[in-house]
Amino acid sequence: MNDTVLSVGGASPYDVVVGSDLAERLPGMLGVGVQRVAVVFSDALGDLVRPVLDSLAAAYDVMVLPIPDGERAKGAAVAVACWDALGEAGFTRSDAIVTFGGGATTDLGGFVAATWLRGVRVVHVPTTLLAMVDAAVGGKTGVNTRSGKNLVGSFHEPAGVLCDLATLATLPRPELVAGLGEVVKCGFIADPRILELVETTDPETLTADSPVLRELVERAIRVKIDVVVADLKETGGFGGHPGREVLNYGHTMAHAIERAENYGIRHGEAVALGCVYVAELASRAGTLAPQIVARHHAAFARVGLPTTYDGASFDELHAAMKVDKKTRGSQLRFVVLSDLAVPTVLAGPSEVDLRSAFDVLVGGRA
Ligand SMILES: NC(=O)c1ccc[n+]([C@@H]2O[C@H](COP(=O)([O-])OP(=O)(O)OC[C@H]3O[C@@H](n4cnc5c(N)ncnc54)[C@H](O)[C@@H]3O)[C@@H](O)[C@H]2O)c1
Ligand SMILES: O=C(O)C(=O)C[C@@H](O)[C@H](O)[C@H](O)COP(=O)(O)O
Ligand SMILES: [Zn+2]
Repeated sequence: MNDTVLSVGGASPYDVVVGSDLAERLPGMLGVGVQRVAVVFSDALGDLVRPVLDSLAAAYDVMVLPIPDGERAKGAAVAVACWDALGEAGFTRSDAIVTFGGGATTDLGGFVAATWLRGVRVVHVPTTLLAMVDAAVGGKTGVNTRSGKNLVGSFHEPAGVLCDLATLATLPRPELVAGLGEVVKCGFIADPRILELVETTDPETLTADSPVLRELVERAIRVKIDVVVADLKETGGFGGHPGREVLNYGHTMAHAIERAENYGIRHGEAVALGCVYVAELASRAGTLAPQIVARHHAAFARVGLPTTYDGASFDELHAAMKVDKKTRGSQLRFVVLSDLAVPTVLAGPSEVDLRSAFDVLVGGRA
């Protein structure tokens, strides 16, 4: 099947290519003048990185920057180790970084690219569903700190993104399902056709070679592109739309749960819980109709994601939510829906509503 090229406009335009066997496109995306390329990837991926290294070796001096797997990559110490390696190699502003892996790798590698010499070119080659539809696109990069998730970072747009669907063939099923969390999120905030596809497709058939999965990937990427082109740096929306904050739907609670679980829960799983939570919260605040709240529970559960949570206490999560980037002063702010694909911001919900929505998350829907 042909590759799909989705263009991201703005001051630094780039392409997101969706297809198969895309490694040969890398040199074209890196552009002219690059001599050295540092490839940031998790050791756990083993030989999967080989086609990327081979494609680069023909044209550049290639150095490898192996990093810890998963969320362990997203720490300041890993960034420091990468900066040291780049320094020792004499990496200059005409050199470039390629990231290969899931969202943790693209976030860390993107952050290193954003900060080394105040910014060098980066191309992302996401290898999880979640990184293809979300993390690799839009330029958000960052690391976690002891206080919470993604608290240090930068906006640094890639020079290109290669979503090679063939790489999903080796992705463990729970990781693919976690990626569907962000896809379903996009269905609720902007593209209800995504929900229809999810609701009418046997989730077991959503495999690397599935045309429906490909359509879901392309639709979710389009949602993200439309948002980041309008509000790259999350400075705000207009006409009542929350701007880029809309992509944070469900993330206030999701990030609190991830931190409380010491990152032992996948991001996409936490996003499913966070979206269910915020739908329940919106219903208590009077913005969302019960049938759309019910649709949240059903859609995430249908693809195999959790919709109930029995872990940290409300008080612990409430404290963690306060460091969310949408918070202003002591006021929590949530992206909520008033209808399908009609997002708005709910500022300062009552503690009664916050607790009562949490009770549903713990106890399940009656
Ligand atoms: N910057 C953004 O806009 C943005 C958006 C969404 C999520 N994120 C971040 O992304 C991270 C989550 O990303 P993720 O879900 O991709 O998890 P991940 O990066 O932790 O990867 C999950 C696991 O999949 C393995 N893996 C990756 N590709 C594989 C493949 N093709 N075959 C076999 N195994 C493979 C990895 O080694 C890892 O163990 C979180 O840190 C989240 O905060 C960032
Ligand atoms: O791209 C965005 O903007 C998002 O909010 C996408 C989220 O899915 C993603 O998890 C992001 O990393 C969260 O950003 P943060 O600003 O809350 O750290
Ligand atoms: Zn997310």
